[in-house]
Amino acid sequence: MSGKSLLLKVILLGDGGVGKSSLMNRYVTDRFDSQSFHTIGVEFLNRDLEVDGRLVTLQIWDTAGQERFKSLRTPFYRGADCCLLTFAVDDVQSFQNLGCWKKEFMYYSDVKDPGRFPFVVLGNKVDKEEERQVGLEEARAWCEENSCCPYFETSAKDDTNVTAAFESAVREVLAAEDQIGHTLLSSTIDLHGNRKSTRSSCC
Ligand SMILES: Nc1nc2c(ncn2[C@@H]2O[C@H](COP(=O)(O)OP(=O)(O)OP(=O)(O)O)[C@@H](O)[C@H]2O)c(=O)[nH]1
Ligand SMILES: [Mg+2]
Repeated sequence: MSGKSLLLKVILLGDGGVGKSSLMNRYVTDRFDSQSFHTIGVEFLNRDLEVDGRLVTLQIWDTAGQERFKSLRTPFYRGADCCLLTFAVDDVQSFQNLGCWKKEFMYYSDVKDPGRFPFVVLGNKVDKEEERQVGLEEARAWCEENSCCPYFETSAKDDTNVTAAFESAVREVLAAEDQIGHTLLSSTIDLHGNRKSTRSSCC
C-alpha cells in the first residue's frame, strides 16, 4: 500500500432539512443532533479511510439547502469529484427536487466530462418508516433514469448505511478515474510532508 493519501472532494446537495449535515457529522464524528441548525453557506470536514487498499482523505463539503443561500454554496461546486444528491424519504418534495439539484450542480461545477461524472443518491431518514412518502423502487427508478447510481437508503440518526454510502462515493470516483486514465490521481497528500496537488480549485 502506498504511503500517500488521495484527496477526494465530495459534495452533499439537497433540500434544506433532509439531513446533509447530520450525515456528514455521523460519518466523521459519529454523533447525531436532533436539534441541528440549518447550514449557512458551506462547511467541510475531512475523514481518512482506506478503500480497496488505497488511502483516501475524503473531504466532505456540506452545503446549505435553503434557496436563499444559493449564491453562497454554488462557488464551491468546482473541483468536486463526486456529488451526493440527498433527499429525505419522508419528504416527497425533496425527492422531486433531485433533478433541480443535479442541474444546479452541473451548471456551476463545470465538470469536464458530464456523461461520466459520478453521482450517488441518498434517501435519508429511513428510520421514519411510518412517515415514508418515497418508495425504494421509485427512488431506484429515478436513479436509473438519471444515471445517478448507486442509491442508498440511510439514517443519520440510526447510523444506517452512512459509512457504506460515503465509501461507495469513493469507489465511484476511483472507478470513473480508471475509465478516464488516472488523471485525477495525481492529486495526493504526502502523509509525511506537504500536500501536493496538480488540480486547480477555487476553494
Ligand atoms: N429521524 C431522523 N431525523 C434526521 C435524520 N437526519 C437528520 N435528521 C433531522 O433533520 C433535521 C435537519 O437535519 P440537517 O442535517 O440539519 O439537514 P440539512 O440537510 O443539513 O439542512 P440545511 O443545512 O438547511 O440544508 C434535524 O432536526 C436533524 O436532527 C435521520 O436520519 N433521521
Ligand atoms: Mg445542513
